Amino acid sequence: MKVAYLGPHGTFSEEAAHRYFKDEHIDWHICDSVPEVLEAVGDGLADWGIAPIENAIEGTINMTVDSLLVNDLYIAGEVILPVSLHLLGTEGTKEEDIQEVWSIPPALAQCREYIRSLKVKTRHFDSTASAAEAIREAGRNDVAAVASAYAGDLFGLVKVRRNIEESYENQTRFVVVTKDKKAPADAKKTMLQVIPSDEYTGVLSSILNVFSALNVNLTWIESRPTKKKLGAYQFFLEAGYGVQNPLIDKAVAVLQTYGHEVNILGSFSATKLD
Ligand SMILES: O=C(O)C(=O)C[C@]1(C(=O)O)C=C[C@@H](O)C=C1
Repeated sequence: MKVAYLGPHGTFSEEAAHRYFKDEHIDWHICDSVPEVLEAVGDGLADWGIAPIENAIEGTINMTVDSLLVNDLYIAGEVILPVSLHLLGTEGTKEEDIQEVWSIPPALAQCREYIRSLKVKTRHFDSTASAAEAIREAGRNDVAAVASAYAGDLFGLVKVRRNIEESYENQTRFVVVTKDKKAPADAKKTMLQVIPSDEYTGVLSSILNVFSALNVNLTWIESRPTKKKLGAYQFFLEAGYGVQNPLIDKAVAVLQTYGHEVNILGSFSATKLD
């Protein structure tokens, strides 16, 4: 079995992948960016992929949502991972000498207040670990990376400042995706994409009312542009039942009678890591 995740070694994605698929014999497919992970599964280079979709501080990771759709993937699992971020530099780096902080944008965003307090520039990388690796290679004392303690150890960096994220209960949710549109038997949630038939006043509330009328709890709601014109949105809704529950079929049928396009993007249960 081949599993794709965001590399290099030392990313949070690697930790999530190794802990989620721990009991299986895996051929790991390490990718350079989050969209590449989803593309690898879409193109059949890997059977499964794992990608971050939401963070407790920063919210939705849009590149994952968009790549899920482009590659026509199915969400068959979910992993919730605690995330602690540190400012990492080469030996002897002092906080007051730092001019630039490097990392993947969602990680920089989780530490926005701290980075603003440093009054430094930021530079975007494709992962926390690739930023940490670049700091080691640069061998400079005026730049630092935002990454995990594990990445710091791996690349021989020291913690210039610990736990710089904006919450002590920081977590990131990853989706486990595959091409095969089959829900696991124990699925407890279903992710739906709803593309409204038209833009009219109250369209979102009419969609949400379908779920409340059926007493189906929604655990996540996200709107994304349809990318067709400014102001035209599609909605991602996570319902609190697996797709095998007849209430999901009912909700989909009612939404379709209103003329909305509804796609089931996956059905899964959560794995919470500590
Ligand atoms: O760069 C990494 O280490 C990743 O696995 C990506 C990622 C993300 O994009 O959200 C995953 C978890 C953390 O929120 C920070 C970074």
